[in-house]
Amino acid sequence: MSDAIISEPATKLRELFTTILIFCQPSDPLELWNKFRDALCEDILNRMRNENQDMTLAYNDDIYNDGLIIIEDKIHEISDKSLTDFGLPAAKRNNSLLDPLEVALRKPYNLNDLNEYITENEPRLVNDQVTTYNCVMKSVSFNEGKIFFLDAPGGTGKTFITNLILAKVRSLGKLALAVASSGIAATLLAGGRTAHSTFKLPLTVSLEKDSVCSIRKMDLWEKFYKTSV
Ligand SMILES: Nc1ncnc2c1ncn2[C@@H]1O[C@H](COP(=O)(O)OP(=O)(O)OP(=O)(O)O)[C@@H](O)[C@H]1O
Repeated sequence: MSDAIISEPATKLRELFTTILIFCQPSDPLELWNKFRDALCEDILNRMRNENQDMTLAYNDDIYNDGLIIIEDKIHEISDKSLTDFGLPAAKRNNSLLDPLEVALRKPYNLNDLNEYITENEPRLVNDQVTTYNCVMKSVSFNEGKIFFLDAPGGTGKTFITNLILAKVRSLGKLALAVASSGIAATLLAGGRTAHSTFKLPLTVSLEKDSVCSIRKMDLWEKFYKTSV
């Protein structure tokens, strides 16, 4: 970590920290976190300074908490452990400065890139994919608000068509949120994120019958409902 902080950005340092936690059995993860938490959260501090137009803003518990949330999300991509399993402070997800949903919704997409992707891939759709694609796009275009469940054997193009739909919806200026149940699955989707991070789902969702996600009622959320499928 000492060597890495000289040259690596906070995003890479968090990846390294996660790898050390999971695969290297450090003797004192808490000491490691306390020693390097500033470097691990540097981008969060910079973002908060920019957002608040206050370059004197110092590291605080909320910034460290957001760093811990991102690290915990990374841990969940490759293991079922939590921060507390490593003796680290529990991340308080309801206190996060980062609103994952807002981050996902505000993600900018380049219209030229989207159109290029669509022009390249639309003609490649095979018959069944064309039918599915047209059905979904009709619902989007006419605001029908339908729900589709796409089920087909592995390797038959579900991800391919999903990415094309995401690109098409985004190219129309509408919002398309791509979430998956695991980090690895999320990386296959354009702009994909994990559902538990985006919707602040409790991690024990399958164990608690009354689980609810913790999303604030806010303008963006309403906007999302009004403008997308
Ligand atoms: N119409 C198509 N034209 C060209 N390549 C395609 C087409 N449909 C799918 N592919 C390619 O086939 C491969 C498998 O497709 P994809 O990953 O979308 O399948 P999947 O159904 O999502 O698989 P899995 O269920 O295993 O995740 C990918 O490399 C994808 O790019």
